[in-house]
Amino acid sequence: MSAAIITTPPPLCHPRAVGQSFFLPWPTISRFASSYCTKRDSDAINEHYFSRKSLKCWDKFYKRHQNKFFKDRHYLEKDWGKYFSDNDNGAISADGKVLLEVGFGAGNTIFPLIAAYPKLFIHACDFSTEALNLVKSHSNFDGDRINAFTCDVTHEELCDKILPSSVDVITLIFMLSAVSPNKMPFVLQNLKKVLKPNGQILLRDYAVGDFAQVKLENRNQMISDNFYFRGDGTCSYYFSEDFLSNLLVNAGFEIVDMTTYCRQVENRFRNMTFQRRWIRAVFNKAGL
Ligand SMILES: C[S@@+](CC[C@H](N)C(=O)[O-])C[C@H]1O[C@@H](n2cnc3c(N)ncnc32)[C@H](O)[C@@H]1O
Repeated sequence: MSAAIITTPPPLCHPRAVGQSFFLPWPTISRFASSYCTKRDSDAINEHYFSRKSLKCWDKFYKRHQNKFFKDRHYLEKDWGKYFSDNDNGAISADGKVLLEVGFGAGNTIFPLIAAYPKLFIHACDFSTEALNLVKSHSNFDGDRINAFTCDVTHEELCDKILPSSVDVITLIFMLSAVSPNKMPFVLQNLKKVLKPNGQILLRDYAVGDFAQVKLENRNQMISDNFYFRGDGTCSYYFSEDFLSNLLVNAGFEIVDMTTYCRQVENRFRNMTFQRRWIRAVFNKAGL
């Protein structure tokens, strides 16, 4: 039997020590973990650190920007109106659709949809308590039509808050990119459990080649392939169509539609142009 080589792990390997060393920058802690621990331990440390740090950074983000950072997403009606409408196949049903908005932020997806579709009921979750406070104090918040709650979808079961197979449509609007790619398969299984058979996931998010990715790449802010941390500590993944389709198909979804689109944005003040790239996709829960 071969003797196992045991190197004394640094105090960092203790989960509590990970929490205490929160002030260390991400690349330092990540490199430290991978040099001193087994791959599995270092992955666990990185994930643990990531999810704690991510929550703190989003809380700070909303404390700082309140509801001033994102604009209301009125384009959702134009792009996906048929998925929100209760007027299915021309027959007007008595009940509206049930939607789940994951990572609701300041409510820029929720409030335009509630206004445009009077029968829509929205479950909405975010792991940030600051975001929850913003949404609940919004002048258009209606407790009879919006069930807003905190949930970290990378490790808390949505089924504990919403009935299984009860949701018609799930929106992921610039949300999945905020999650570590290692956790994305868990998140999708979590969503799948609350989605009705043949229910849809509607996703809009950052695509590879977006100018923000190029900027983060140039500043050495990469965590792993296509995954970066920003200056404020929040993170962002940039999706290719291949990555996104494999992820969703492996999780048991069918691709209904997927487009990457690109817009040239001009900054006249700085005399510069930027390439913005987004991916927009619809997935169907396959089978029963
Ligand atoms: C870019 S914002 C998107 C906001 C919103 N969907 C919209 O349309 O404006 C991403 C949101 O995802 C939330 N988030 C990130 N990771 C999360 C997680 N693991 N569980 C739940 N929410 C998360 C953040 O708090 C943040 O509010």
